[in-house]
Amino acid sequence: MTRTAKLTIIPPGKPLSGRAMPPGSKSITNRALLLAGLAKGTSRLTGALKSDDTRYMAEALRAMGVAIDEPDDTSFVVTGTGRLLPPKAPLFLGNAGTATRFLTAAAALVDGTVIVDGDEHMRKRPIGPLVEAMRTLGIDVTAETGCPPVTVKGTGRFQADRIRIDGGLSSQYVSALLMMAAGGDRPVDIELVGEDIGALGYIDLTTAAMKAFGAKVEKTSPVTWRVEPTGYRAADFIVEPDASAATYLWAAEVLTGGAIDLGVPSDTFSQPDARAYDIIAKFPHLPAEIDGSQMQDAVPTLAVLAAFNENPVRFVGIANLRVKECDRIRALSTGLNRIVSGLAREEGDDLIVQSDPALVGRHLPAEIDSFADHRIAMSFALAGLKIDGITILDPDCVGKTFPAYWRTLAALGVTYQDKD
Ligand SMILES: O=C(O)C1=C[C@@H](OP(=O)(O)O)[C@@H](O)[C@H](O)C1
Ligand SMILES: C=C(OP(=O)(O)O)C(=O)O
Repeated sequence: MTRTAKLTIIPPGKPLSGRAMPPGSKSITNRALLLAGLAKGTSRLTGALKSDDTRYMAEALRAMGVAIDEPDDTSFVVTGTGRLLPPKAPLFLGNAGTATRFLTAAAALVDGTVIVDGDEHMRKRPIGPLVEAMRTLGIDVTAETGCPPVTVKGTGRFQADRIRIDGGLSSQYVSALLMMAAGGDRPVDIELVGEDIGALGYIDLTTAAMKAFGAKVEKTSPVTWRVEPTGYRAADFIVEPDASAATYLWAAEVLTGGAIDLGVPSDTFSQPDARAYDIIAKFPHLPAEIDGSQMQDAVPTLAVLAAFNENPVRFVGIANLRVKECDRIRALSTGLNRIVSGLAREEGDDLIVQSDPALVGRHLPAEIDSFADHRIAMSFALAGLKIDGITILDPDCVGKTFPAYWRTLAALGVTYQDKD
């Protein structure tokens, strides 16, 4: 299928109102797929996300002997044997951070060699701390560049019972180790060290999913979890809608003064990004400083919204946005400055958005580089709701987590001009 090169958003000129459902949660779908794949028996996942990231996870599990049926657009039926088999070829996981980190650790449970690889972006995303932590359990794992590809020679056995891990660059390392540990041969304590971890809420998502698939995991200190070697039990599992995807719809609602019914109340999400709702609801009086550390994937949404705010906003606690799908701090400052020079600046790892409510209704032609990052494309589309001339390059990159994004906005009344 040919990719659309550019999409220009026509400002709707009216409040966006109606029903618009976010898709299933990427984070929860990829946890549930892995845990179901590690379990013995058949699990049914409903409300799940079907997108690039979850397809990579499902394909990798199939390559390791897991049977996965897809009876409809939001379900996976996963049948595992309780053991993953060595795949015949390297696992290619695109730029899916969750799939890459989770499967690197899970590969230690395979009896044989697994090579975990991704695209050119993933090959720049650090995985060294996870590799080092796995080595302390005696696992044979190498990543020459500190990024994928990673080679894991697993046995399913560990030689120690304690891992110390610095989750400062990515909480996914911690989640990956926790999920791996229940499949091992002894209880393991996993302890966080170093800087405060971003988005502790993702660890809670992990332990909740593990428990749903029969694992025993207990928090024994504010920074330590003990995981028992229970393995996993097949389960029927409902995936909640994606909170990060919801942020675009919440922002579209406040920016246009509309009423968008997501079909799910903001306070029922268990994902960290749902915290962004209370901040978005304050628009056009967003706080002068927003700490993005516990809702990182919502920062692009909030930063574009901040451009239309009454006062400037400084985003702090966002250093690890530099090692996401792209350097998101740079991508945001570049895109905002392309709309109006001086609209944003970087100070170290903080992002300051200058904000200018008078942007509304102006004709400011700007081509926004998505940097192959779904969240950059989706958040700058919000600017196009209020400014005439916003063109998103590589709009298909939204397929990573929200393939129906452009259709969802269209159903609310947004129109586009395709340009190739
Ligand atoms: O555990 C998860 O599902 C995720 C954790 C976060 O990444 P980091 O832990 O790398 O910050 C988040 O940005 C990502 O989209 C999903
Ligand atoms: C950072 C993200 O994804 P991942 O790390 O799973 O690739 C994201 O979806 O914003």
